[in-house]
Amino acid sequence: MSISQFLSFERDQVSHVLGVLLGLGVAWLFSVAVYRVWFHPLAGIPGPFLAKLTDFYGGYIASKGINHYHLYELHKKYGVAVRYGPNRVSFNSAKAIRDIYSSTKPLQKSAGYRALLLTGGIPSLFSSIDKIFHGRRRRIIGQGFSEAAMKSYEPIVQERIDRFSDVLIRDADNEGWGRGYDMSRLCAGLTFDVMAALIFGRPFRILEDPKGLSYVIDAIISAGRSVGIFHHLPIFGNNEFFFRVRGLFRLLFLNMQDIRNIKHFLTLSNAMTEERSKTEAARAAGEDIVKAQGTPAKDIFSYILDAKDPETGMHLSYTELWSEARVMIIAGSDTTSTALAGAFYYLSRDREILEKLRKELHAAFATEGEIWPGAKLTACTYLKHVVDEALRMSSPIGGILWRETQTDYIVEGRHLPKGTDVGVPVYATHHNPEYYPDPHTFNPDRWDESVVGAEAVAAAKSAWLPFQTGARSCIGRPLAMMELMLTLARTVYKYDIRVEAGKEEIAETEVVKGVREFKTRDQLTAATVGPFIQFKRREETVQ
Ligand code: HEM
Repeated sequence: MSISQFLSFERDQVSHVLGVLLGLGVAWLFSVAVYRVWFHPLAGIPGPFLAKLTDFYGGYIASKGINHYHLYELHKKYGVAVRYGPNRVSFNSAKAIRDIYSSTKPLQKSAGYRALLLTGGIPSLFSSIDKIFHGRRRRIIGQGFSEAAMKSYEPIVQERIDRFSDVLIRDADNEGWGRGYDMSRLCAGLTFDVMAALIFGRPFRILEDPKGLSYVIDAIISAGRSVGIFHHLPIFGNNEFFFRVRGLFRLLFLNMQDIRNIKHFLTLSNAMTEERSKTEAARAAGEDIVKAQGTPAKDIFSYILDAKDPETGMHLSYTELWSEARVMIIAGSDTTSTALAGAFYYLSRDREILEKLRKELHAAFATEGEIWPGAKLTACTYLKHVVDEALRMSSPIGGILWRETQTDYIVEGRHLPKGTDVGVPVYATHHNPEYYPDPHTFNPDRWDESVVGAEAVAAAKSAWLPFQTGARSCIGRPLAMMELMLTLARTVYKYDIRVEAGKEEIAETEVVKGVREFKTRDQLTAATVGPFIQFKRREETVQ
């Protein structure tokens, strides 16, 4: 055989082997597809064809930030249960909330959470999957959210709300109307400042200097884009190769400016961490922390630093503590700011509701200075209903929070094998007419038994899920509610509100044709723009 004959024989052999491999690959993919669509234990549950084939369907929808609205449409089409991945089912019902999220049920957070690990891969209260680890962590960190702890945060929160209130009528025109603000941005300034003050011991001061450190907000929002996608791709948590390359995957969703912002945020938080650690060292050495850094002695950081697990007696190490602190800045800031911006959106569009709220507040408080957490504020039930309704309409976490079944398990009468991911899509359930008649209308009265009756309120409560429920529910709920109630009470008490001319539609979406709602981009938490609002001091409050 000549050399050229030999080479051509070799080429034929190689292309033959490649052809066989390709054929086997296609046959394997085909059989996996056939299995997933027709023979899988979840095959009987309806859903989009592509979602049955691959989780990349949900990942792709997540990359567009519309999973929450998409799941709403899918449930309208398919009913209570929708197959949203080869191994994933979404359930739109109050019963499913109890079946899936109650503390005693055999479910844990889905593998997708592992891909969210931040600091050097150390699990945090939020991202941990293991229930024993989580229980220990929660017992320690929970001490930073006790009633006594919340009391000691009040002056810190109030001080930031004072700054927020001052800013609202900055650069007022001849008639007293302040400049128009993008409330998503301004509320984020407030909530990021509050969290920094409670964790690092001093605020970022974004409210005073919006150009200064506001890149922190951009950093968190842009980092959230990939977080939202990972959450829908469990392969990044349960496959070691994908887990290791998740950082590279993240880069696909960031531009150079995003990367610079994230880097600056990490540098800043390291510097603030170091500064705070020095203050703590001074405290340990017996110096007065108030003198050392000019803030009250007890904030979230100091509570958690001192806290011990009552069962094991263990403290958090500094590394663990700072890992938790960073997660809290993220978890506690853009969620609360979305809720606030949403409440301003709905109040600015309904004068009747706004006036009813103002009337309640003026009846309860003689001056703005009297508005402080306590019995009087708690007695403002209409205010509470406004907040609950804003959290229903445009929930800061409006998508689906996946849980994995640890045994074979039944949800809503459907038998699910061990290892199935299940969840309740918050936007869809919050707009399910079974629990919320006329679901796309902002109606605080739906929470008032004297208006709609006890049964209707009980139904509404059974499907209301902004903070989740059970062992993995939001630990920061009392702090978020304090910020929301106080900020809205003080602003509505003191100011008139109007939508900035020509910018009405920027903040809006029409999930249902002809009905406008505050638009959120679902990226696990939410990214929002607007509403654009102006404020004017009311005559009766000018002293
Ligand atoms: C309106 C504001 C807020 C909303 C709507 C909200 C919502 C939620 C939700 C739905 C969860 C469950 C997440 C999951 O299952 O994956 C959660 C968990 C959590 N939230 Fe919030 N949150 C808010 C404010 C805050 C604040 C102010 C803080 C903090 C200081 C905070 C800290 C956390 C933490 C640490 C977790 C993890 C808890 C655990 O797994 O034990 N959140 N939040």
